[in-house]
Amino acid sequence: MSWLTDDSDSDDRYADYGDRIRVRPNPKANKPRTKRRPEHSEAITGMVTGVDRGRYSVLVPAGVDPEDPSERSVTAARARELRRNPIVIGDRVHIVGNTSGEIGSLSRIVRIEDRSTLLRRSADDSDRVERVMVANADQMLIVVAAANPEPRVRLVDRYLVAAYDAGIQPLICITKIDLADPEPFLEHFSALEVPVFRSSPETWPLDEIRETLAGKTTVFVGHSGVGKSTLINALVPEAYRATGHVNEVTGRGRHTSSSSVALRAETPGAEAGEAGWVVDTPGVRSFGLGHVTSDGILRGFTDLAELIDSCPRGCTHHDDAPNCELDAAIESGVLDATGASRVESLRRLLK
Ligand SMILES: Nc1nc2c(ncn2[C@@H]2O[C@H](COP(=O)(O)OP(=O)(O)OP(=O)(O)O)[C@@H](O)[C@H]2O)c(=O)[nH]1
Ligand SMILES: [Zn+2]
Repeated sequence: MSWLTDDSDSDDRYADYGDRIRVRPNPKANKPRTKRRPEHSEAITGMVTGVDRGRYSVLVPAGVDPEDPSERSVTAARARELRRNPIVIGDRVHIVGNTSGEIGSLSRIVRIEDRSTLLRRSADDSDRVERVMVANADQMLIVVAAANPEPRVRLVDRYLVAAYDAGIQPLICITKIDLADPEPFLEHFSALEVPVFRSSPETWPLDEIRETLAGKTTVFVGHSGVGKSTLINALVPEAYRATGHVNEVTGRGRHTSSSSVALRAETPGAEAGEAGWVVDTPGVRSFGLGHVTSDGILRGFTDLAELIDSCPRGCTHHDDAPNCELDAAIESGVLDATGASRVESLRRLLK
């Protein structure tokens, strides 16, 4: 049963997938492969909803497999040819082998479909090695608290840049508005026209958020303690994401693992469909942008785009850049105090 393991590339059954994925030069390559042509119809498509130590949970939606039209979650390993290709939450993959989803069964991922978007980060800004986080997300919900922990413009700037760079629509949910007035903080982002939800235990904007989630995949990001798990549990009652204080030393208090998952959120009555996917990314402590080019960073500042366009050719837009249009706009008052702080944010990220 060699196909049950990660390391099985001994048989040729799925050799046709070789043109889609990179394979090592095969010493047997000159042999005609026609004898056991794989049945492409054999592979079925699903979405990766969980990743845990080399095992992937793949959701096969109802009706995809003509042999067994039931919806099921299949555990899969990746084919050896794919071992250099990261597979992440949200990936659409082709699986073969035992796709029954029965307990103890293991299927094999033989192909990753092209991604519409790919959210990446690096360990820190000096690290150019990117780590892929989530594939095919349509939206990023940035969860930030009005207080406790104190909101930080800088972190939200980073999320915004990562979202725009990946081609993902950002949204902001500001929680704990029962503790502090969120408006001064939100002012900083007002020119971006990012949709904003305001949340407190008495005024949960769950219906509005559900309307936005419908028919889409939305990745939730936020600093620890902002109430992201509380929000996800309200949107996906069976999620059981661990909430509240977690002992930093023992990690006790968590009921769930700290790995990312995709969760189905029901969105009854929503125009865009009856469900959406919520991707939770716990334990992401840093959000390095070392892999994002300065053009990518500029894309996160659509509110300054017009000014930047009139900068001298080759302008770095740094503090000391000669004749940078951003300085002129601050001096002349074209940019108000909020605009000036946006410039400061941009320059911090461009460093
Ligand atoms: N006052 C107030 N407290 C809230 C609100 N939302 C969440 N909390 C509390 O804030 C604390 C942290 O919430 P969590 O949902 O665990 O936060 P988290 O963002 O998931 O944090 P991690 O699990 O560390 O990633 C909990 O004690 C919540 O009850 C809110 O709107 N107002
Ligand atoms: Zn400039």
